Amino acid sequence: MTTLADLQVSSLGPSRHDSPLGSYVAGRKTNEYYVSEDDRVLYDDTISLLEQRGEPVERWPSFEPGGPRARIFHDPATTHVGVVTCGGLCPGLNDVIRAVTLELYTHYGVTRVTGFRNGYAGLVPELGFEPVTLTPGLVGSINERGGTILGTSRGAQDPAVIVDRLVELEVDALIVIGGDGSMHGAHRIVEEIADRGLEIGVVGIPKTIDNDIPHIGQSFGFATAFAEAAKAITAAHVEAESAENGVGLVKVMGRHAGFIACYSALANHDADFVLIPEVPFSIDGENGLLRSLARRVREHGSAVIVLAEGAGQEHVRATGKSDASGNSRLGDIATIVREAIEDDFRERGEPLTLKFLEPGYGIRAVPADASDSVYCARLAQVAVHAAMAGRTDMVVGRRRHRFVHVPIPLVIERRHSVSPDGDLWLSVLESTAQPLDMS
Ligand SMILES: Nc1ncnc2c1ncn2[C@@H]1O[C@H](COP(=O)(O)OP(=O)(O)OP(=O)(O)O)[C@@H](O)[C@H]1O
Ligand SMILES: O=P(O)(O)OC[C@H]1O[C@](O)(CO)[C@@H](O)[C@@H]1O
Repeated sequence: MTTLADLQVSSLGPSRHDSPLGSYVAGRKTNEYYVSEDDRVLYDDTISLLEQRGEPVERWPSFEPGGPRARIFHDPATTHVGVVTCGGLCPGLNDVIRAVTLELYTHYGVTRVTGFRNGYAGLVPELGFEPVTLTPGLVGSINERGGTILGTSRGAQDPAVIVDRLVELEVDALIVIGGDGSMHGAHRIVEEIADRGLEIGVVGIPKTIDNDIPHIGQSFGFATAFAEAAKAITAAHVEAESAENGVGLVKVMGRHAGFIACYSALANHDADFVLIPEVPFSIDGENGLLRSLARRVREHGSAVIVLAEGAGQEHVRATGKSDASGNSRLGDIATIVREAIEDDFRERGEPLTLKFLEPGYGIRAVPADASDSVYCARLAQVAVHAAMAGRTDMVVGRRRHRFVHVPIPLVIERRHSVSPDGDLWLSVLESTAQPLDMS
């Protein structure tokens, strides 16, 4: 059973230094920052539902608010902060690296900021990736390009070796920018640090274009990514409606969660069918994809299908393969769907013009749009405040316009996914707000 203790954000210890920001935030409540250490943001969705049900709200989890603290754990004069980006690319990675560096330099006066190259591999000396010294000059305009100046990687690394490296370089806080796998890795590092009784903090900034990390609101770069995917859907629509019996088939990323497919389809309303991992579908049968598509094409002359890469795995032979991080390599549902459509039209003697579009890596290699850039910068600032305050084993997120600290164990206990029934509140309640052991 989840206990209240499990839901608390961990700290390295009591604050022992005055924050350089203290004078302007101390005791003051601003729009974003609630500086009182024990002021907690109630988990709004859950609370609303509980209030409707007349249940007592005190029994339920709350998240600590993000923002600057009047007193901090690390001494800015000597603090050394490490930054690492892991997993797949996502728009905004460079914005985050830039904002972390600038926040440390300009607001805290921290001048020891090190970027580890190529993901967790950069923390393993024998692999030979020299760290990069991050300075305001170096990061000045990196936000104009997609990708990550630090590089990234998949693949397991030994947390003991990583902690040895942090100790060797006298790193006080490690900021991990990565997805659910990276946060599993971050938690392992925290455990290793705790076993050794060290005062090194680990703070995560969740990154996933799939938007599949729970409790954080929306992941940075997701909006940029689905806007790119929406362009492919528009193109598919234009192609399809310009041909006789035109069908546009657009495959987008989304291993376990169909958010990119859903949001890009909703962005321009050009899609007739959206197939996502969360909803199994039939290919044959009266209400299966083929009959439904035939009806749609007959009535409207064309149709567009948006397909998340993880959809319809029940129709695909499992590959039995996985990537370096252990993520399973999915079967090729797009080819199955495409061939089934072509066979069906041929068997019925109907003409078909099928165009297959796969925006693929194009949606995640682009720079963040303006809105995501701002979001990245603010998440990065909140992460720096948390790191300087000695927080550890937590990620930053935004709930209902407030930045919060979410314990890593909570974000790795399950994946965020599309709720086909639209019953977000109930899924939130069932998945996280279990009865608490208050003893
Ligand atoms: N269960 C785990 N325990 C420890 N480390 C892990 C675990 N899962 C993944 N990692 C490590 O985290 C790093 C990134 O993981 P992964 O490749 O799964 O990407 P991710 O962070 O999930 O991002 P994306 O959303 O792009 O897939 C890799 O170095 C991987 O070895
Ligand atoms: O080819 P790569 O870099 O392993 O990444 C592909 C995967 O990464 C993601 O973009 C994020 O997890 C998935 O949508 C996709 O399946």
